[in-house]
Amino acid sequence: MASNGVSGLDMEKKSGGGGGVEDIYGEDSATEDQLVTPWTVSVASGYTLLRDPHHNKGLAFTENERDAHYLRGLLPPAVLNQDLQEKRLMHNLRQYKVPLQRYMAMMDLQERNERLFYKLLIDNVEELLPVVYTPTVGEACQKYGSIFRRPQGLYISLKEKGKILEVLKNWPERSIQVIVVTDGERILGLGDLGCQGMGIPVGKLSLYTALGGLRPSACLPVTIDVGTNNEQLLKDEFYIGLKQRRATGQEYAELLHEFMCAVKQNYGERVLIQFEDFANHNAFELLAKYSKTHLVFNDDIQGTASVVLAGLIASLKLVGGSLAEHTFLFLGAGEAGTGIAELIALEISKQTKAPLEETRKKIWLVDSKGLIVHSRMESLQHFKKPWAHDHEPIRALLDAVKSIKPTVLIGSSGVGKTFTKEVVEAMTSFNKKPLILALSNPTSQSECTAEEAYTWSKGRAIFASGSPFDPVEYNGKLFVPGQANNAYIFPGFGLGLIMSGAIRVHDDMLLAASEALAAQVTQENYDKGLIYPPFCNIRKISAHIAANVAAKAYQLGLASRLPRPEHLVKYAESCMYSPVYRSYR
Ligand SMILES: NC(=O)C1=CN([C@@H]2O[C@H](COP(=O)(O)OP(=O)(O)OC[C@H]3O[C@@H](n4cnc5c(N)ncnc54)[C@H](OP(=O)(O)O)[C@@H]3O)[C@@H](O)[C@H]2O)C=CC1
Ligand SMILES: CC(=O)C(=O)O
Ligand SMILES: [Mg+2]
Repeated sequence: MASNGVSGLDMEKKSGGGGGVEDIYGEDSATEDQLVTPWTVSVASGYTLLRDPHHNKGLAFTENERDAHYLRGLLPPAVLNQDLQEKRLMHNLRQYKVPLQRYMAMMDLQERNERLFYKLLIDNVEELLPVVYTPTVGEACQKYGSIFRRPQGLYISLKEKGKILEVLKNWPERSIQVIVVTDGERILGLGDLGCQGMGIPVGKLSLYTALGGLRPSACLPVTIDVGTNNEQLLKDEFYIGLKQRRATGQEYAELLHEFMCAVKQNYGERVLIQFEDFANHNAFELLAKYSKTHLVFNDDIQGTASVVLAGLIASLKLVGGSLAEHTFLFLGAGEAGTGIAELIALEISKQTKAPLEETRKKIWLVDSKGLIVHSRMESLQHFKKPWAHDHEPIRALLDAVKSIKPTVLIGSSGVGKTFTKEVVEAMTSFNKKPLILALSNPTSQSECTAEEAYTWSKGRAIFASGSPFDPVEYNGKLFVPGQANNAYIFPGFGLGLIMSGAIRVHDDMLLAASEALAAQVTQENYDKGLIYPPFCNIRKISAHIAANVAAKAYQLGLASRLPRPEHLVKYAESCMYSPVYRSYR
């Protein structure tokens, strides 16, 4: 039995609802349900224990543990503690110069020794986030067919139609609290990567654990494979997905519906389903449809909105004025662009008591056909219609910038190098401190680089980007760009939903998350030009976000876990998974 085990957030067990058969580690108790699944809970020891990533400690097994668990001779004699293992692995990782090699080394570690993987990620978050997340995860998805070794999540394809509930039961963990699901059609700004999009749910869920403290065993990555329209992948002999064009219409909707129903039936109604990197022609509809019946959250629409709003609230300390006094221009009017626009309008509406239709008027969007204006109304997709204001048609971003004169320019187009020198110079010509956010991922798709933003604005821009950039020295001054990425929000947001037992997501929770994140920016951060706090404090930040989200859930009557804990921040912290090894008797 584990002697020092804190197994992270497991409300069912804490509230006495779990029970069942315990394995030797006292951690992953089997529920009655498990006893009828087609596999058994193994009480691993010896060689099997070393092959079990949830319990393996490698050279950190103590002498007593080596005796008690038949490990003698299977390990070299040295005993290393976890800190030394971490030091050794970080040293090894730094030897790899190619980012994808680092990614693969981290994935190997995750499959070999889960606690050590999370200890590395938590302790070295700023260094390792670009490895397990954007930008490297983008390249990993592009090459997933070649680097695939072992399944890291569930693949649900058209072949599984009618059997999705059975497929869910094949996953070895039962107490799932968060699912991140993609259909691979819009992976970052890299387009349709089909089944190879699996790298995204896997990466997002490792952040749920490292940044938000959810137990790894409570997280389930899922890729729905309905085919791909990526010609290159269809021709690729190593492609791991269905080699057919994407199913659409009723066939698509039925598979998604079966999945959503099966999830609820198998895991209950408080499991959080995060939609990730769906194309916008499905994303808005799925969110609208299932937000009435399930606990669903679209990270690209809602998480991105919340993180950008937080940055904007924080930036007011640097650029002055209230949100309502600013003018916003977006390049890109899809999930991210319109999601952010709507949350800004909602926040201004709450602040000023003006109706949403009014507050939307200071927010302008440009799509691939130019500025969204009233004369285009007929042909616009439904999510763009609220942004069709009265203005003459404008085709080019630069002309839109010159005409609208925004104080804030936000890139959410997925197209790199679109914030040109002329665009940044125009922003600088009528703003003392232009706020420029290049949100598109990965780095290759960023609308401009940090260096370009600072150089072209002569050091006046406040800049943040979706993928990280190194600090830039300009005219003898060091500029530190922030990372405007939904990774700040979704881990804490999810924790808040789960710890309160929320049954639905509400827009006010997104605003609550933004306020919590903005409040974490310190004077020291502002002095460096940052509008986000550094990721090295992310667990504390996530606890504050979780507390604000949970408080809102209780206030709105959407929380099912009663009574409400008195100190929500402390409670959130106490729920967080610790990667520190446990001792085995
Ligand atoms: N930093 C972060 O946290 C996040 C970043 N993102 C990034 O944002 C990007 C977009 O994602 P998302 O909104 O979901 O994608 P969508 O496909 O939903 O939207 C893309 C939008 O960009 C427009 N667009 C495409 N090319 C151009 C162009 N050359 N000029 C002007 N507009 C163009 C499209 O126009 P049209 O509608 O006419 O086709 C569309 O409106 C991706 O790179 C993604 O990685 C997304 C979520 C979070
Ligand atoms: C960050 C993210 O969710 C995206 O680029 O899609
Ligand atoms: Mg995404």
